[in-house]
Amino acid sequence: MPEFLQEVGDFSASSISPVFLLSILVFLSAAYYLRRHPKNKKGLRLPPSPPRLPLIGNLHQLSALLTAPSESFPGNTAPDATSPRADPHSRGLIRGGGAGGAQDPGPRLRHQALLRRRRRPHQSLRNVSFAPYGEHWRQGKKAAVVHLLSPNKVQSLRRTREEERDLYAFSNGFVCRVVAGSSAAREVRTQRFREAIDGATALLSGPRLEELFPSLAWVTKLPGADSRLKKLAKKWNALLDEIVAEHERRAGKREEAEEVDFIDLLLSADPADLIAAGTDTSYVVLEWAMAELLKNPALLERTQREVREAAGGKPAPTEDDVASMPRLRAVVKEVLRLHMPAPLLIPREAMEATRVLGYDVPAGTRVFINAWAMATDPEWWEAPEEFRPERFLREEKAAPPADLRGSDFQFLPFGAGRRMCPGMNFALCEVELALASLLYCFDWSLPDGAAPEGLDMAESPGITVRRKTPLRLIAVPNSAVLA
Ligand code: HEM
Repeated sequence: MPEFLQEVGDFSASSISPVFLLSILVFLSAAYYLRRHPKNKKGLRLPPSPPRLPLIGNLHQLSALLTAPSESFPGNTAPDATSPRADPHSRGLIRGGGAGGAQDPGPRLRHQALLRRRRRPHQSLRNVSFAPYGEHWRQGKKAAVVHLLSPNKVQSLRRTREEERDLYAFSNGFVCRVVAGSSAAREVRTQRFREAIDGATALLSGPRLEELFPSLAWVTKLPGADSRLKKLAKKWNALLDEIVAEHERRAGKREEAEEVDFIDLLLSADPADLIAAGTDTSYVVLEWAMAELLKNPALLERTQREVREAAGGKPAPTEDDVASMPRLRAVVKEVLRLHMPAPLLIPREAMEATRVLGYDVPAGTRVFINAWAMATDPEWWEAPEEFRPERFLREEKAAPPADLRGSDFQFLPFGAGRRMCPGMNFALCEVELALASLLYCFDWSLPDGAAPEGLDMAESPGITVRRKTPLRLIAVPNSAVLA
């Protein structure tokens, strides 16, 4: 044994006492545990977060969220620890300042976070989707559900749906028409609505500075800081004022058979919310469905055959025909799973302090529910990254079809609980009919003879996840029906 070691002590194996060994083991386990489950200054055990740097914490990871939220939220091609698509099990917590934001790390966290703490954090927004829990939200949602989105009302709108067909124009035209009347769906207005919706989507995508760093809230109050919001509000107000004025002019002169729309029922309500909530989401589903089908010619052929057989001979499919198109409906479900339009749902806020999976979630924490992670969790889904509509067909025994109505937490494209999407029935009828019509009336191919496998499937993240590059397709009328 070298001399210098002997000076410190004899560490040969025979001289180490079991008590000493045990103490080291206990110390190392405690250090490991505390590193994985750290307690903050208030003694709270917060959920795990991506690695933090001294002094600046997670600020360096947040810069992308604040400057280009649409690129740093879901769908990163190079996922990092803050991306909901990084790894279904290790999605972390983003701790900025103040309460910060917690991201649901997976299906196990769901109950408490999703169902019990349900206030939305956008205190300044007064529409249904972002309104905080309370009387204003309750009235708005009740009005939408009773007058527009109940199963009976959705059924009664089938003629209107069958009259309005064509991707974005379809979802926007249809929603505008039932919410605000047929004049709102005129082509020029559709374009103006699209601009207003795009503006709102950009503004609402990603977190806001004051929510991540409450101590910096004063920055947002500086003159000019909300100029984008003001411009957008002006656009919406101009559009809605015109529509409301038309309704007021028409009031009393209505023919009995004339369509009664949502504004007729609720002149005082805010239809902008429903038009925005109902247009982008449905359009995104249709665009992804067409992209996935074009990428997989065998699936396109099978689905198209089913649609054409079910609606055989008619000028266009009806909703009764769609009921006998299980494959087409499975395609829509699979799009809702793999290309979930709102992968983080709409953020919630913990109304009171709570504990989830052994972690403390302080009151006021902004919680993102990572529904996309649950829908692609290999624990629940076989080959989750593959587009396989068959998984929703009855004959596939391996994976029993998950219900999308908010009770199966591995599949929540419309959310769950009290703040669940009230437009689900409306959207499913609309999207299935539009997709069936596209496949029935046209033959589809990629431009310039492009290879299907080369079709770009990159996403452009935001509050709704659209395609990064718009889908360009060649449509040839189906001679059998359009002759
Ligand atoms: C495929 C189409 C659609 C999808 C995927 C979708 C998805 C969602 C999701 C994920 C939420 C948040 C739920 C939560 O946080 O738990 C939501 C909320 C909402 N959606 Fe939809 N939606 C669609 C179509 C529609 C349509 C057509 C309408 C109305 C015409 C609509 C109106 C609303 C409203 C008003 C809310 C807010 C509900 C609340 O906060 O209480 N949605 N939607």
